[in-house]
Amino acid sequence: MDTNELNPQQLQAVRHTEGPLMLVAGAGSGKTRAITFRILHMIRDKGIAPENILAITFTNKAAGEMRERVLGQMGEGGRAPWISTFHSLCLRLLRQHMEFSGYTKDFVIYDAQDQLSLVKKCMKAAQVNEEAFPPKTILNHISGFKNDYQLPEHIKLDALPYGHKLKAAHVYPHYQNALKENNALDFDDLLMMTVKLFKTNKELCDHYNDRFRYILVDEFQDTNLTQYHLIQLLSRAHHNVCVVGDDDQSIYRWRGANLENLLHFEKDFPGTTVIKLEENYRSTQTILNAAGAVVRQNAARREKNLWTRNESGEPILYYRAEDEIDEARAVCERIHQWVQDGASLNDIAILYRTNAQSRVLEDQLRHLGVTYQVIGGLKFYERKEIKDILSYLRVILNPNDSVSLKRIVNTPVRGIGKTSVDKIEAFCGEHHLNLLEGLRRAAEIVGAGPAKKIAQFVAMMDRFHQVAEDSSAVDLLKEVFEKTGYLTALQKENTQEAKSRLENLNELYSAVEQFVDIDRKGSLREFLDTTTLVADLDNLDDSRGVLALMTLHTCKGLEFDSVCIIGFENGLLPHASSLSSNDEYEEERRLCYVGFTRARKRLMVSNARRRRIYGSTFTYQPSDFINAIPREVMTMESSAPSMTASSSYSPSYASKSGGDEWSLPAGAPPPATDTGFAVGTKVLHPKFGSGVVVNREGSDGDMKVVVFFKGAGKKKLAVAHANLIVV
Ligand SMILES: Nc1ncnc2c1ncn2[C@@H]1O[C@H](COP(=O)(O)OP(=O)(O)OP(=O)(O)O)[C@@H](O)[C@H]1O
Ligand SMILES: [Mg+2]
Repeated sequence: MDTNELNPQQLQAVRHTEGPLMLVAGAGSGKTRAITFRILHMIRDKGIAPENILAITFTNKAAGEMRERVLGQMGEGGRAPWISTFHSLCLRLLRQHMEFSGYTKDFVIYDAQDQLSLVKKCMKAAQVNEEAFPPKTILNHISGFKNDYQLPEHIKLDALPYGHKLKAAHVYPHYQNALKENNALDFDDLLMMTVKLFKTNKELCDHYNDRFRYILVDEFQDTNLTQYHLIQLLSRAHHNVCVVGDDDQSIYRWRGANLENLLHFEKDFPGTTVIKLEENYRSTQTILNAAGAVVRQNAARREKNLWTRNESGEPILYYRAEDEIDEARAVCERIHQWVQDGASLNDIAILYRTNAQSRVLEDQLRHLGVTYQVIGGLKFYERKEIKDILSYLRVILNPNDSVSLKRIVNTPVRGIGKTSVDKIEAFCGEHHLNLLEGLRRAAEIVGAGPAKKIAQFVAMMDRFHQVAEDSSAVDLLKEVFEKTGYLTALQKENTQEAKSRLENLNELYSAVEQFVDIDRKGSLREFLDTTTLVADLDNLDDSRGVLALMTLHTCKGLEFDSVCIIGFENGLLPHASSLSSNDEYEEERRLCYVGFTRARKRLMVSNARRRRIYGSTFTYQPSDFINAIPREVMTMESSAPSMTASSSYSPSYASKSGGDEWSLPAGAPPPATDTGFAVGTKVLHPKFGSGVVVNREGSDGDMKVVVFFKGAGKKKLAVAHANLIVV
């Protein structure tokens, strides 16, 4: 290891291998680098066996990079330690030790779609009305329980007030039972079940304590309570835990991340050494000033002094667009210009708050012929045709998986109607059978016509099962493609969409082929595991020379020379859903901080005066976050005021700098317009509580506003009668 590559604080962290260690530091200060070197130091200089080291990263991509880096430095024959995400770690552990709790090793992992169909069924059983309590909300609460390590038996129903959470608590035990009947786990279960396993099986826990003597966790600020328990359980014998994080970058509270873990660590791990890193190696001083100015407005944070030796660099470019098309055009033109000046597309990213914002950008990029890649959105393995085929594979492997079975029993269409399936499901409920067992007894339950078709389907599934036993995953996939009639059905359709589905299935075929090729032992089950753990970022291919588009949540831990962030409007960033909660509003600031600090050299921010969302046009105020940026580090450009949404092309940078919108002092709230209740205005309603105006129509006495209330959703109100208070 070349110690010149580390500063004294990083070196201290690297050399401190025994006992608990916490590295808290701002963005780009070399935290990830420090833990990578720490692993190397332990193996090469201290002679610690790689098997005794466990490193946890936030994404599979980050894990892959860390592993490459470590192996690259170790030379021939070097063995890598376990470096993985929490989810991959838990999956691996559960596959080895799951049988004790009534599951078999072939359990499947349910994704969001599968969970939704299962929870709907359970809501019926628990008599919770879907209209009043949306299944997705119920699932969110169940996920919340799991992230807080609350098993169904831990929940005290009397302690919960009436509402969604209470209803979710009613559904939760049904849902867990149903998962078990299907021999399935959901994503959060991977963590919760592992913790449960270690809590109930001391011997096993001791075994892994002995094995993982050194534990390192990157992005610790975004761990949830269950993950925290897991770290505690695995380190109780030796206490050699090194956690690395930045409280300003905690952006997954909505998924159960618990910033408190950073605060509790010192208490729970007595004798913790705390090291701070203050030098930023990534960004220009200008970018750091802007990022700091935004996040410093948060009340709940530790003050940090982040500085850099890097030059002050280019000012931040703020583009105020007429509408979202003009905004996309300006951003894409600027990127085009950077590339012409010698920048590589690989080193540029466009970030946004919500996935839906990518569409307009994509249109522009295609128009300009720029190659780009959208990270996230609908993932490959979530596409309909892929899920259909994977569902076949899952059922072949795990006949208890009734959710997948129900999906494919009549896909492609083979004359097995919903009524028949409903009858069989009811029969299964009475006789405690899984759906496949029920289908086998179809002749007792439904008429002769459907029974015959069902018998053919069951016979086909049995044959597949045999193929799976006798041949490779590739052969099995071929059989499924052909014998189910799936390919033929798509070929007959002969539409553009069907063609693209066929291409995707080809891609799936290659994926299985590659998998079997790389990992000769690779079984079907392992392939299915990899498909469930694919995260958004895993598809980002740095080597291809493409521009990356992704949400602010996805960009964590990455860096690019140039970054453009669009949609800086109150209601979008900060997002409308955060405006009535201080905690959530602060999280939006951190999201902005994470976005800014991805940039090494150049940062462009933009917003639009008008924006079409769900078919209606909204007018927006510039984001409070833009107002927080010191004016001296920013230059503003703006579209020609006369330009309209439908106007043909006119130069985007028509009017430069100094417009009326510049009259605000830094940090001041956006101006109230003369008519009041502009979009983005925060209001209070006597019944619905706090909310934010998302649309306005009419004027004076007839004015109506659409307000998004955190608790009550969207409401259209007549201003004259609604008793709204501007806050
Ligand atoms: N001591 C150092 N000398 C030179 N460059 C460094 C040093 N430490 C880190 N860097 C570089 O600074 C950049 C940021 O480092 P790194 O990604 O480790 O920071 P981080 O604190 O993990 O950032 P984030 O908070 O975004 O996760 C990287 O390009 C890294 O190679
Ligand atoms: Mg990092």
